[in-house]
Formats: sequence, C-alpha cells, structure tokens
Amino acid sequence: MSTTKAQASTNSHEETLAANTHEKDKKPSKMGFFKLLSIYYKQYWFRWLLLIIFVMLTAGITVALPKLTNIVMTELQTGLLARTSLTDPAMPWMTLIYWAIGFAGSFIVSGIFLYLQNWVGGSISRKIEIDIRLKVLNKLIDLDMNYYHDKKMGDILTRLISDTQILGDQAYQVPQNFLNAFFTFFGAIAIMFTLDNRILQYTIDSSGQIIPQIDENGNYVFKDGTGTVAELSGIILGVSFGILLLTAFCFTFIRRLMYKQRQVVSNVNGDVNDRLNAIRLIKSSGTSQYEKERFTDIHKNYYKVSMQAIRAQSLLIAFVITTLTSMNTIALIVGIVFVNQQKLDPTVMLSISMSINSLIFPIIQVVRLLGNLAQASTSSMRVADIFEQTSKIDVHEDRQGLSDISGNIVFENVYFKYDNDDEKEPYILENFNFKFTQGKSYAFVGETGVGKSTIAKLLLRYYDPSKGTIYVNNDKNLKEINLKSYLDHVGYVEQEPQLLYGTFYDNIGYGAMNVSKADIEVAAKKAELYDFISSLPEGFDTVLGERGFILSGGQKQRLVIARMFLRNPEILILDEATSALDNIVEKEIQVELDKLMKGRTTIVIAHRLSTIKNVDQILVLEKGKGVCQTGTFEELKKVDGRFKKLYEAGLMN
Ligand SMILES: Nc1ncnc2c1ncn2[C@@H]1O[C@H](COP(=O)(O)OP(=O)(O)OP(=O)(O)O)[C@@H](O)[C@H]1O
Repeated sequence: MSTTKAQASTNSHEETLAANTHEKDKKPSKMGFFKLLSIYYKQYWFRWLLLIIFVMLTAGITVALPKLTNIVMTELQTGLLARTSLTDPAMPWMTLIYWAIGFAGSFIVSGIFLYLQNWVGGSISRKIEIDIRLKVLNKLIDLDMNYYHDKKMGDILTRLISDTQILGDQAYQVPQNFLNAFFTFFGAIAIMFTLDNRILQYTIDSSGQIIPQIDENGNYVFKDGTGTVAELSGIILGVSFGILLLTAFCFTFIRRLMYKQRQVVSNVNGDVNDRLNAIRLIKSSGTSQYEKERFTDIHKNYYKVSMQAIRAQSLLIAFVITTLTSMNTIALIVGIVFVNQQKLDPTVMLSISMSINSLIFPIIQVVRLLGNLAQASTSSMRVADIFEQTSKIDVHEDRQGLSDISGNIVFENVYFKYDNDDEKEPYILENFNFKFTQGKSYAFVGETGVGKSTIAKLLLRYYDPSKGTIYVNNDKNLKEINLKSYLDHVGYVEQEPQLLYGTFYDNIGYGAMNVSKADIEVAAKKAELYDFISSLPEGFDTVLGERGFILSGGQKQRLVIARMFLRNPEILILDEATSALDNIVEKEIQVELDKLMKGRTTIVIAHRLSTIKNVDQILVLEKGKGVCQTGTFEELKKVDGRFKKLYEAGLMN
C-alpha cells in the first residue's frame, strides 16, 4: 500500500471510529452507577451490612493507634519524670509487654477484619457481575431483530463481558473504599482532636538553670494545650478538604475522558471481532497485510484517546499525593513553631504524624477510586443503554401455548416496511393477502430485493406487520399467541446455516427437547450425514468450530436438515436453503429437503427455479405490485409473464 493510500486509510479508520464514538456520544443513557446498582444494594443488604461493620471495625483500629500511642507517650513522659534513679525504666517492663501485646493483638484483629471485608465484598462483586450479565443477556435475547441491524457484535460483547465485570468489581470497591476513607478520615480527625497535650511548664532556678516547674504539693506543673492540637488538626482538615474538593471537581472532567476511551475500546473490539469473523474473506482477498496495518491504525487512535485520560488522571494523582505527603512536613513545621511557643508537647507530634498518615492513605485511595468510578459510571451508562431498549415484539410467555399446528396460515391485508416511523419509506409488502393451506408447499420467486425473505421473517415473527394480520391455525393472530409454542412447530433453514461451537450431538439436537443420542443418529441418517460423521475419529462427539469450520457447505445444510428431521416441525421455511451450493450438491440436498417437506406446510424462498419444481403453488412477486402470478411450475412456465421471463432468463439452473 502506498504511503498516501495508507495515510488515507488511516484517516478514514480514525474518522469512522471517531464518527462511531460521536454517534454513540449523542445520546448515552443518563443512568448513573449507583442508580443502576441500587437494586443490588437492596437485594444483598445483609452482606452490605456485614461489609459496613467490617470496614468500620478495621478503620476504627487504624484510627485508634495514634490515640494509643498518645497514651503510651504520656505514660512514658510521666514515668520519665517520676524516676528516682537514672537506672529506673521510664516504663516498667511488664507495662511495656502489655502494650506490645495490645498493639500486636490490634494488628491481628485488624488483619482478620480486612480479610473478612474483602471476602464479603468479593462475593458481592461476583454476584452483582453475574446478575447484571444475565440481565443483559436476557435483554439481548429478548430484543427485536431491529436492535442488531446497526450494531457491531464486538461492541455488544464488550458491554456484555467487560462492562459488566467492571460494574461487578466497582460495585464493591467503590463503596468499600469510600466507606473506609470516610471512617478513617473523620475518625483520624476526631482522634486528633482528643489527643492529650500536657505541656510541662519550666522555670529558672536560682542558679539560672531551666528546670521543670513543681507546685506546692511537689507535682510537676502541666498546662493543658488541647486548643493547640485542635488548631493543628483544623489546619490539616482544611488542607485535606481543599484537596478533596479539587478532586471532586476534576472528576467530571476525567469521567468524560473515560467515557470517550471506553467508546473507543468498544469500537475497536467491535471492529476486530467483525474482521475476524470475516477471516475467510481476508484470506481469499489477499488483504492480510492491509488488515494488519488497519488494526495498527485503529489502535493508534485508541492509544491517543487513552492517553488523554491517563494524562489527566496522572496529573491529579501526582498533585494529590505530593500535597498530601507534604502535609506531614507542614504539620512538623507548624508543630515546631507551637513547641517554640510552648503550646505543644513534642511527644504529641508523633501521634499527629501517625493520624496524618492514616488519613493520607484513604484520600489517595479516593482519588484513585474516582478514576475507577469514572470508568464504572461509563460502564453503567453503556449497560443501561441496553436495559433501556424496548422490545416491540411481545412474545406472550404467560399465555397458553399452541399444542399443534392444525390449520392454515393466512395473510390478511398485510402491509410491511422495516421502519414504520419513516413515512417516506415505501412498503415492501402492500396489501398482501394469501392463504397457505396446511400440508401444502409454496414457493416465492421474484427479483432480488422484492421482499421474499421478508415474508420468512414475518412468519418467524422477527417483525410484526405494519398493518394487517397474519393468522396461524386458521384464526389465531400470530401477534397474540405464545410465540415459543408456535416456534416449536416451525423449522427454518437458511442459506448460511447457523452452527454452534459444540459436538454434532449438540448441533443436531439444538432446539429439540428430550431427545436421545439414538434419535439424533436417526435424524443424521435421514439427512444422509450419518456415514460422514461416523467416519470421523470422534464421530458424533467431534467438536465443530464456532461456525462449523470443518464442514463443507453441503454438510452444513445436511446438518440443519437433520436438525429439522429431529424437531419434526409442522411448518417449514426454507430461505434459499440451497442457493450457496453447487448444482450437484444442490440436487443431493434437494432430495433430502423433498423428504423433509412431505406433509408439512412449506414455504420456500427460492432463487433457482430448479429447487421449486415440485411445490404445490408458486407465488411470483414483482416490485411495487406484490404477487403478480400464482400457479404450479408447469402452468407458470407456459403462460406469458414474469415467471416465464425468469425461466427463460436461465434461472432454472
Ligand atoms: N433489516 C432491514 N432493514 C431495512 N431494510 C431491509 C432489511 N432487510 C431487508 N431490507 C430491505 O427490504 C427489501 C426486501 O428485502 P428481502 O431480503 O426480503 O428481499 P429478497 O426478495 O429476499 O431479496 P434476495 O433475493 O436478494 O434475498 C430490500 O430492499 C432490502 O434492502
């Protein structure tokens, strides 16, 4: 590829991705992270309660340590002053051992609470992730086909897998860290205000020496300096709040960048997924190198957008960490000034320093967390986008199902177009009236785009008619019946057979309930596939690739036909089932299809007229006119009209 061409392609990929991003940016769901998760906070209330208790207990121990230190230091100072000999310990050994055991015990207990909160939190995370993922999956399965028209599968998968995982992780981490920060921050501040600040008073003796002041009872004289500690704590509180406010302000900005980044990730995933799905096209078109360069290009855009978010986040984290770590030094300098002014006992500075350390950590955590929260709220908007989609097709799960199909299918005044909201869009089917008699076979022919497959889609209820009614069992409105019970009686074979990753047993048995392996093998025999499968080393247990890679086109069609034999449907829809096959294979498959069609109401959508020679009635569709001819193959080929033209144009082969 020449440089200019490569450049042009780079630009166009970036533009496409940017356009997609912009497109999706237009109307993202407004649903925030906490709103989306609110039901799960209610559902798992007991686990949340446990989590809050464990977080409070862990934070409680953390903030209590400076106070304990303060008590130890006060005792030590008292002990120092009370000594009568230089060899006396300032603190008796037993007291020291008790304190050491006390501290060790509190660390162990804190460790246990930490373990418990992570354990409970982890379980909440996974439960929420699974709940949300299942909800998304159910929604995706229930959504109308229209939803999928303009979507990239990779984007949907990113929402389904990666966004739900982020939501699950952050569902626990965000509240846990916020609660921890909240309790530790305010706990540490509260403890700072309670620190003992007894300032030993000094005096000058007759020889000019500075000595501790002693009252008339022989006790050392202390001045209460609680107000000074409060002053120092106030300064620390003020600085911390300032940092938190600034962080909250930056959050909105970072969130926007994160959303953009997430969109690009999703678009890249969508793109990569689509291209890999078209791997045969890439291989056969010799475009491997072009695709590699294309992947590099779109990742360059991903890097560029990601770096904007990373830069903003790094700047904020660097600012916050630097400011917070300098707080110890600020407290030291202010503390020394207070000591100079005889307002602060130097031993209190150790406890203040410990308190500052214990409140710095949660603030840093909160700042990091805001990045995660931005990511999580982006994910929640993307997941909510799916939840907020509405389905027009009501499948009436709650209604009594059909036990069989024992009547005709009737199209009565059916009008259809794909976008009913677009008044300018012409109808594809206009006032279509027809009765498909039970057990008879029908074929639709007509030029490309005339609406043949649309009829199959209406019969499968991918869509409902824009106007008019389709009846099954003579008089049951298709829109009003339990859809599953109807589809249980419908078999659909399309041009590109849908196969799953799994064995032949899984694939042939798909959609048929309570069938044995023997039933599946009988169906394979009917579809003339048994000998081929048996010749494979692992037989029916052979795993097919995601899209049946090891099978030829004819074998895939036979597999689907075997599936239909097994399901034994009353209605059969064959949508160009053999048009992708060569003439010889097509003839072989046609034999199996003819066997399958026997006694079933069959609707064939055909391109090649050779496949519909034996159907009971052919309907010829013409653009703008609807059905222009009906009759049997032999009748139609003799009369002048659209069919004869198609026949003479060589569509017989
Ligand atoms: N999902 C869709 N959204 C909007 N328009 C669609 C959709 N599917 C098909 N169409 C349009 O509806 C018209 C009829 O399509 P349909 O697939 O039914 O034609 P067809 O007769 O089966 O064509 P072919 O023989 O080429 O398969 C076409 O103009 C097509 O572009």
